[in-house]
Amino acid sequence: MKIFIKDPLILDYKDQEKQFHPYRANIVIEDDQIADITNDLPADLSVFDEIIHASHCVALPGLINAHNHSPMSLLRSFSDDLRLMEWLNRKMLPAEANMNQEDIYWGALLGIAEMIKSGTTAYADMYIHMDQIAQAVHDSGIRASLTRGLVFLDDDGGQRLREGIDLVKSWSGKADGRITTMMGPHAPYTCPPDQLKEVMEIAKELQVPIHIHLAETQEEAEKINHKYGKSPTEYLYDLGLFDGDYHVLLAHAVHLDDHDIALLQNMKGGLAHNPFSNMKLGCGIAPVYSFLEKGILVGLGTDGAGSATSLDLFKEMKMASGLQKLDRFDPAIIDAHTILQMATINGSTLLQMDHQVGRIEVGKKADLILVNIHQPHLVPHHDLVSLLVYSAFGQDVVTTIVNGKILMKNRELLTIDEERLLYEAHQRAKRIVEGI
Ligand SMILES: CSC[C@H]1O[C@@H](n2cnc3c(O)ncnc32)[C@H](O)[C@@H]1O
Ligand SMILES: [Zn+2]
Repeated sequence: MKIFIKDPLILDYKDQEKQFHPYRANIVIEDDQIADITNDLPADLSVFDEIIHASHCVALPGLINAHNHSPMSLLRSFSDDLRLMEWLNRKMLPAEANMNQEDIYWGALLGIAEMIKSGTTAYADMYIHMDQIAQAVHDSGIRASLTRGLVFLDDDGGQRLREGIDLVKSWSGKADGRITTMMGPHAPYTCPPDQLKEVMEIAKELQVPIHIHLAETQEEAEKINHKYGKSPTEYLYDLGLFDGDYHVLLAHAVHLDDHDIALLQNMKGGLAHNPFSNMKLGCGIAPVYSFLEKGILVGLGTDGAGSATSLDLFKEMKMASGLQKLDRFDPAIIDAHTILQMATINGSTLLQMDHQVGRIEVGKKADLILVNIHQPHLVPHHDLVSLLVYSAFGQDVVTTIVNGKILMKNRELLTIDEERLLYEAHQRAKRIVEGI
């Protein structure tokens, strides 16, 4: 497949300046890669399978959602305005117990469809029935890092662990290399030390990263402190998770003091900040500015739509920015470039995909999006990065390309039958929550 994207404004990230710079050029995609970025028009445009006229668009690297539970899209609007533990134990877990394998497939596809339609080209997923999610990733064309969530509070922990290992062994590198995997101990409060240590050893052996929730609520911090006499971060640190042997993806990281933050300084990997989920569950404000100040990598996630309500990373960029400014009473504490970097480049490093995606450069995989900026709410164009971070939403994305394949064109999904998907989602979601 050869694609010619004509005349977009391309956002290029300059590492020394830590800034994005726009320039106008054509993008040539061949197979799965960006083959050329040029101001020349090819002599013969008929060699292209697709020509996209994009002079009214910004081309930017596809956004990367660093933390999600995709089938929870079926639980959107089912249970709101509760504290995390009540929401999880009384509502989410019973609903998940009612989900069969087909529900998981359609729930994941629902989440993936929303992500593609709002400009996300790669994401991290932690859930159950992972074969079904992997199949949805395979079928839809999105890129993903998949994790079987591991909870060790009952006799089924061993079975879950085997499923986690099977996922890594059977799906890593599949779907033309779009699928990678991690091991996923769910959280400090669901994983006692011996089991967590075992998961870490397996991750080392299988050479995959670890994806885990950390310090999401004050309640979690108190629980871990009561049980082990330490903070959730110290708990993981003492087990050796941050000693540099493991690439770790920490979701949330809200309740960390300066001592906890210092413990993360030598870690490999970093954090997925999920601002709207944290706001909606009343968890608190993650000290994102302090992490960045200490050189700790921060990407952006949504969390599942059961808490985040939507999977639109443009929304999350606004929330991430607003939370830090509010927390410090300082509008200059974090700028739009840093926020966009979190949603693109940082996400690619967190998911260990930075050798492939995260920037629009010749030789990278063609994972990019086109945002239509010729609309009343996106005019004028004094500063394109400000415009994208503060004024644009997912609905402004017109084209989404992953691995050189067009997944959405003029807002129409090309790999997913949207009407069938909406029908399946309605029917299944209704049945799943009946009686809860
Ligand atoms: C065992 S698979 C993953 C597990 O995580 C649950 N979950 C969803 N959102 C959150 C959150 O914000 N904190 C902790 N756990 C969460 C989900 O319901 C699955 O059971
Ligand atoms: Zn989560």
